[in-house]
Parts: sequence; structure tokens; C-alpha cells
Amino acid sequence: MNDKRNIIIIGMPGCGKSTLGKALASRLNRSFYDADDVIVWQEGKSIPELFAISEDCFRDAEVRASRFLASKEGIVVACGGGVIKRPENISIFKKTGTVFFLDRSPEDIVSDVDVSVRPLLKDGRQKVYDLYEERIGLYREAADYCIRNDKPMESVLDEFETLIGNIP
Ligand SMILES: Nc1ncnc2c1ncn2[C@@H]1O[C@H](COP(=O)(O)OP(=O)(O)OP(=O)(O)O)[C@@H](O)[C@H]1O
Ligand SMILES: O=C(O)C1=C[C@@H](O)[C@@H](O)[C@H](O)C1
Ligand SMILES: [Mg+2]
Repeated sequence: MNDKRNIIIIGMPGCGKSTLGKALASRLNRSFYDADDVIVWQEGKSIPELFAISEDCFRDAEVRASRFLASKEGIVVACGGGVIKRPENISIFKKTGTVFFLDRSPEDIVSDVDVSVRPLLKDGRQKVYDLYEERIGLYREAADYCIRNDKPMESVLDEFETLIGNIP
């Protein structure tokens, strides 16, 4: 895969986007960006503050962050969990990057993520299962490649590297 192409990671809240994205960027000597952090930085407001105005207000900000990130070269991006709710984000990212869906089962997510402190997961464990059901089709449709996160992190990173190395 061309070094200038961005690596865009999508997936459920708690699926490992930030942790694996950071580790992958460091393995590949690329810069890492968390889209949620970019939103906070660009808007000068926290995510709960943006959601308190309205979800639409947050989603508009997310599109602006996608445009900013897609204008860069060779970066690794961990997207917000709901990035697929606006298909526009995916079209923006695909112009300059390749989209990887990190697929982690809801069972594994609830087993080691403190659901009470994640914004959209504060409603408890069942919410994770419901959200997975609701979004799985959108994640698959948006993805150029799917990677199952059902093994030790080093193995998942190896899979990322092999896949990236084999993309023409
Ligand atoms: N393969 C794995 N083995 C063990 N732990 C994992 C694995 N993948 C992810 N985790 C753990 O799952 C937790 C959630 O990961 P992380 O915060 O990176 O998810 P995220 O997708 O960025 O979530 P969010 O969308 O809420 O920001 C972390 O504690 C991370 O270490
Ligand atoms: O899954 C979602 O819809 C979200 C996930 C987070 O990463 C944040 O982008 C925000 O809390 C919305
Ligand atoms: Mg994260």
C-alpha cells in the first residue's frame, strides 16, 4: 500500500481502535490521530458539550474533522464509533485512505471496557449488543477490509501489517 495513503480504522466503541491504531502507527512509523480528539480541538468543546446541543451538532463537527484528517497523508486514524452514521464521512476518508473495520464481539467489548464511563455505552451492557446489531451492516458496508479483533493485540497488529503490505 502506498505510504501516502491514510489508514482509517472504524468500529464499535471499545473495539480497540485507539489502542491498536496507536500501536500500528508506531510500528509503521506513521502519525496517529484520534478523530474524537480532533473534534474537541477543532470545535473548542467537549464531546458531551456537543451532544448536549444535539447529536446532529456533534455529527456535523465529526464531518468537519473527517475533512481535516483526509487532507493529510500517510496517517493512521481511529474514528469515532458512530462515524458510519453519516456516509459522507466514509466517502471523504476513501478519497485519500483505506478503511479497516476492526470487528470485536460485543461479548469481548463488555468484558473489559468500563461501559459506565463511555459516552454512548453509559446505558449499560445491553446497549453494546443493540448498537452492534444496529451498526454491523454499516461497518461492513463502509469497510475496504475487515479485521477480527478476537486474538492477542500483537496478532491483530501482525494481521494489519500483512494486509497493508499486500494491498497494491
Ligand atoms: N485484542 C485485545 N486484547 C486485549 N485487550 C484488548 C484487545 N483489543 C482491545 N483491547 C482493550 O479494549 C479496551 C478498549 O480499547 P480502545 O480504548 O482502544 O477502544 P476504542 O475502539 O478506541 O474505543 P472508543 O471508541 O470508546 O474510543 C482497552 O482497554 C484495550 O486495551
Ligand atoms: O459510537 C458513537 O456514536 C460515538 C463514539 C465515540 O467515539 C464518540 O465519537 C461519540 O461519543 C459518539
Ligand atoms: Mg478510542
